[in-house]
Amino acid sequence: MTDTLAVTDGRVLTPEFDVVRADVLIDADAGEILEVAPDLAGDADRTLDATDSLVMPGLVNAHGHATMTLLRGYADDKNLEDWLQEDIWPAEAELTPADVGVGTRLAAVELIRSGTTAFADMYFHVGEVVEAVREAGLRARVGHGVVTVGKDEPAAREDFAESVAVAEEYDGAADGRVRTAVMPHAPHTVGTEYFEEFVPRVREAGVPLHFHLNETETYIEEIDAEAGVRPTEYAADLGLLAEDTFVAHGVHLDDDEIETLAERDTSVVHCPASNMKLASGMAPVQDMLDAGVTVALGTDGAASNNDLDLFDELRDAAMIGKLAADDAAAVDAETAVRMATAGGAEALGFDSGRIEAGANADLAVVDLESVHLTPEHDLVSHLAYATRGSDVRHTVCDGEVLMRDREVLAFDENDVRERAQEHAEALVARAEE
Ligand SMILES: CSC[C@H]1O[C@@H](n2cnc3c(O)ncnc32)[C@H](O)[C@@H]1O
Ligand SMILES: [Zn+2]
Repeated sequence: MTDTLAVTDGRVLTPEFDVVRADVLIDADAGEILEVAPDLAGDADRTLDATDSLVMPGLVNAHGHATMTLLRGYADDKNLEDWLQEDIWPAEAELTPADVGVGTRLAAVELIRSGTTAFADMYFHVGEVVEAVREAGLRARVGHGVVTVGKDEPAAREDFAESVAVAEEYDGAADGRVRTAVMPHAPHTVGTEYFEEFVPRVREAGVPLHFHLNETETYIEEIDAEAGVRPTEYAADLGLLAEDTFVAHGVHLDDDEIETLAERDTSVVHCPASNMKLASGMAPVQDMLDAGVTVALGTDGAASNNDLDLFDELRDAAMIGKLAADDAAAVDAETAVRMATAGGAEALGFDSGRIEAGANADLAVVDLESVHLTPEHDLVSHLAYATRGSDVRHTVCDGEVLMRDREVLAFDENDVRERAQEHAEALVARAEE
């Protein structure tokens, strides 16, 4: 017998961006939406009340490094290059697998609390990330981040080979909620010879690729000095750009590069808060959308954001999108919400991001009963410009309730916080020894 759940008495954001009064009937075993229609409570084994609430697709955080919650507030107010070299990489050199497990659990609680149901993760000790995702009930596309600069040849090859092996080992884990990608950190931190050796194998295996692209002018200059072209052309020549590739940042993209990304059907994950905090620049989001590029949203790591609340990102994307385009009509409310939901699902290759029969049952229920969401002229406007992660009341992923009435069910939140504090203190102490 199928176990069914009905999300009842709320208003539902449809794929067409209408808001309708309806219930959502879910096959909890298959993790799939069965029907969106009024009065479905009687058809379900269990119900989740959405009175005075908006039922929307779960948010998709399409670029990040979950463990970096442990480094939240450790080093701020620096540009990317100084921040990584002076603070972050020395600390990460001391990371243990246990740190990754603890940091990812802390991230998972934060994601669930703010209505995110799927995320991408580029980091180390991926087995620990997968275990935390499995326990949390979330959906994720994970991968081992490859950096070959500063390594001798055997170590560099081993690092890239590990990313491929990890992608093969964990794909389909956690009842299929975990998918994988090979994740070279960036064009300038991985040697050309390693891309040439491994990318054909990755392509043959049909595994997606994910990397940072054109985040700062400095990184673009490094590729230009080495290869005489801009990084997008360099990546295209190496076979890195394809439909299942998703790149992070894309801050400094010229028109030709945007055209190349559109032609190759490569998605770009916009990370507005990280780009602002590290003063990396303003991404040409409206230009990318106009060219037909799929744009998703990501927080990046919590150390450059400094939270994992994708509603913040939504608002930042709409605001800075207007500034970058010098046009208040650019990156409008609906566009921003689409980037955080359907755009992210498309970039990560998940059949989520829409509330419709047949889609994954990944959704967030937003409590509308608060001062900052009053009055109700336009709920899509509220999602883009006024909603906070803390307004999320229930979170459902793959048909399972992960948070009910603001209580995260998979973890003891105090225990997660206590362990995170201990591990973060010990990590920083080791780094500063
Ligand atoms: C090789 S695992 C991922 C690697 O990326 C680092 N990182 C975190 N934020 C950023 C960013 O904005 N740009 C580039 N790299 C970043 C992280 O610390 C890990 O070392
Ligand atoms: Zn990143």
